[in-house]
Amino acid sequence: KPTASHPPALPRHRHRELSVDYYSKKCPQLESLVGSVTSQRFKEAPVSAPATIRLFFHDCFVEGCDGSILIETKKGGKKLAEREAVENKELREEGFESITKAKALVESHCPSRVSCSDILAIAARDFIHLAGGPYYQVKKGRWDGKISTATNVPPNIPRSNSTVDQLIKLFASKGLTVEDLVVLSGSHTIGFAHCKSFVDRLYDFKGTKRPDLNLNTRLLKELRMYCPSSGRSSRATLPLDATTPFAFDNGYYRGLGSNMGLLGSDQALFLDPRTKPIAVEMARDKQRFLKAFGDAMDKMGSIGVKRGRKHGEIRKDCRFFL
Ligand code: HEM
Ligand SMILES: [Ca+2]
Ligand SMILES: [Ca+2]
Repeated sequence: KPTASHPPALPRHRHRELSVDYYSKKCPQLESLVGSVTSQRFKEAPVSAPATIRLFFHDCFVEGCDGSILIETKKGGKKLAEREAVENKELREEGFESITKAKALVESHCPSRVSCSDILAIAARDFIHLAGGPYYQVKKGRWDGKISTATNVPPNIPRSNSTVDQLIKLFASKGLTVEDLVVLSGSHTIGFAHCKSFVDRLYDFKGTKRPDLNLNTRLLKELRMYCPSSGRSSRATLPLDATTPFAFDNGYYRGLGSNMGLLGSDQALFLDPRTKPIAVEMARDKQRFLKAFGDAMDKMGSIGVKRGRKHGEIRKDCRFFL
């Protein structure tokens, strides 16, 4: 029985816990409303899938999954919102548009009842599934945050030249394990990157004036054609998973096995003894990857969740605070 020295084993933040049926009374049609928008958008503009998944990642890692990434800087305002940070400059418009459309439809049925952060979590899951990835239940009950500041972004978003050590530390600071790091990086099985995100590997790796030796020589030749050494400003984008950039499969990990990782941070996962065994396992077993990915997204979607009026709000327009 509970005593002062043995308190009951209740979670300390039960009020912050998310649940699958959170909107069963407040907005029972929520998932089908969001689903109608995501399936439509996937047909019209398939890049909405990688765009929205990355948007969710960049939301959760800065101030938690609270829709802070969706806020627009006020016209003439001095304080820049997260969106304005360099780390967020390449977030595609298609992701923001998908959330704006879904929110508008949800507002017309369930006004002021559903947070933007929950809509983003559902839309990301939908797009993963539409692209061939796992379908997992999304837990809901997030409130939208009241803070969005560009200077909060750099310390919380990993860079394409981050070391495995830095990646492990950053993910650990969000409550994510080494396995979560490797599995969530599997998102790079779809989507594209600009030349500037990997051009150093093509011409001047770590100041050596030589390309990265851990880059497949055939891929290197091809990448150099699209990205000249002055490629920092090029608008060209290349697939993160050279084999199947639109299919949510384990092609990304199989690519790492033949030195085809596009970003330094991707290939590094296959070089470090702490992460390589996990990547090898994901390359070997597609079903295992898909299941692990759904579980890891659930964990990522719970980072820094807010509840209640002190720290949160339910926005009407995801781009502006109430
Ligand atoms: C592990 C550390 C990570 C690093 C260093 C990283 C870095 C990057 C970079 C540099 C790009 C290309 C940006 C550009 O040049 O346009 C990118 C794209 C992308 N990232 Fe990551 N990322 C990481 C983890 C993740 C995670 C955890 C997710 C999601 C759960 C994710 C989802 C995506 C997606 C879907 C794209 C493609 C976006 C598009 O095509 O619009 N990334 N990432
Ligand atoms: Ca956020
Ligand atoms: Ca793929």
